[in-house]
Amino acid sequence: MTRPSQDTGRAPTDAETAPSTPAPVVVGTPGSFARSVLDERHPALIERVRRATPYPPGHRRALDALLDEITKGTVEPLGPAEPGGNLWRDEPYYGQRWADVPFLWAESFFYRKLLAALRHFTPGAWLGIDPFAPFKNAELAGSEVDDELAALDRLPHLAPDEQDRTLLLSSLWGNRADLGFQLSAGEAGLGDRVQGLVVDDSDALWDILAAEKPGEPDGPGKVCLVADNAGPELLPDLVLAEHLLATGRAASVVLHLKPYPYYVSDATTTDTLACLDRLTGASGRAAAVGERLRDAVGDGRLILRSHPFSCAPHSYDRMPADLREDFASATLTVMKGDLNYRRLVGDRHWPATTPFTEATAYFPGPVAALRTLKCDVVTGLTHATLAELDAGTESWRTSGTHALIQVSP
Ligand SMILES: O=P(O)(O)OC[C@H]1O[C@](O)(CO)[C@@H](O)[C@@H]1O
Repeated sequence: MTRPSQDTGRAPTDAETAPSTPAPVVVGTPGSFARSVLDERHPALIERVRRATPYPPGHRRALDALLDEITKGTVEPLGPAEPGGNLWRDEPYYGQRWADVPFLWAESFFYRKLLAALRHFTPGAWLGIDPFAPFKNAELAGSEVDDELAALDRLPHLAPDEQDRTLLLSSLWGNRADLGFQLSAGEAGLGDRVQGLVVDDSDALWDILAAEKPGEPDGPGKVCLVADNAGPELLPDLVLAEHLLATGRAASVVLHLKPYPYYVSDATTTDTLACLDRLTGASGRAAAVGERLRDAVGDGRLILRSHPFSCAPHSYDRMPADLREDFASATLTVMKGDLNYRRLVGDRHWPATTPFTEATAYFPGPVAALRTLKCDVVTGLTHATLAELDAGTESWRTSGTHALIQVSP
């Protein structure tokens, strides 16, 4: 029922009743970041995928058709025989130009169509094959990972609060390990990390996770860690999870993974098991951490969960009841990475000084975002920080050189 305004007795206008949420980011015109993802990143990715695996002619033709559609055509639904295609049947964007649909939806649907082209869900020889596995495997085997794992041996020499900070920052900056993003960076590689964070709520994060809290005799609770990329990001996420368990900050950790390959390097259960192998196959402290993580999976303190909504083209404000319940019952939910950030605050044109707590007010429990900045969306900046960033390098929002830790308690 429309209530009359208290001041005037008239019915409020749409603008007065509308929530103060800004418009969603659409793919838009050439020159925008979103458009560059569709025009440049996705075609380049199709080419990389095609070269990485010897796909048969039918698969290759399907890749050609997808490339044609995203560059010249309109959004076409999945084929009628596509397994699971019913989940996408009622979307409102079919027949529209890719440029005219919401960015978050367009990216998600692109990845779903890529998997359909490669028969990922179709019973047969290619069922379940991860088209991104060659890239993920190469990255996980790399010598940079050796160095990161060896660095764990230095951890015990640090004071406890420095250990906390080191592992938190390692998980945060691990978010640069995103193969889709690296495709755009090209041969120039990733720019140097900027010292300092654009927002650093890490004290609030540790307060929420404090092992012993007055008035809470039940001890530590559950932490939900919503993973982002596999390999060099997931490894420090797992090390952080083990640290939370070992230091009594968490009785259990629920690691939310993707149920199927997504956004090039997003972590699945297969990727998690590969990381555990990489840890236990190392030496020193990394191997010991790997063994403890294996034990934690075995005794139910580290729970691997892959909810279908993790690959949905929607913000978390539309999450289903069972996922909401999981987050609601956690001491803290930690959202890793850029895409989770977009889905957490909503992929919208937020003024950058909108409080993070306001954009995430719907979230059912305490939530933290650990993210390097790789898209236009950001909230929670002070006016001074925003002015300073805008006065500096043009691409601070998208270059992955800046990072933040935000908490809504
Ligand atoms: O792996 P992340 O941190 O979620 O980043 C995903 C990347 O893909 C994008 O969604 C664009 O393709 C950006 O938001 C970001 O660069």
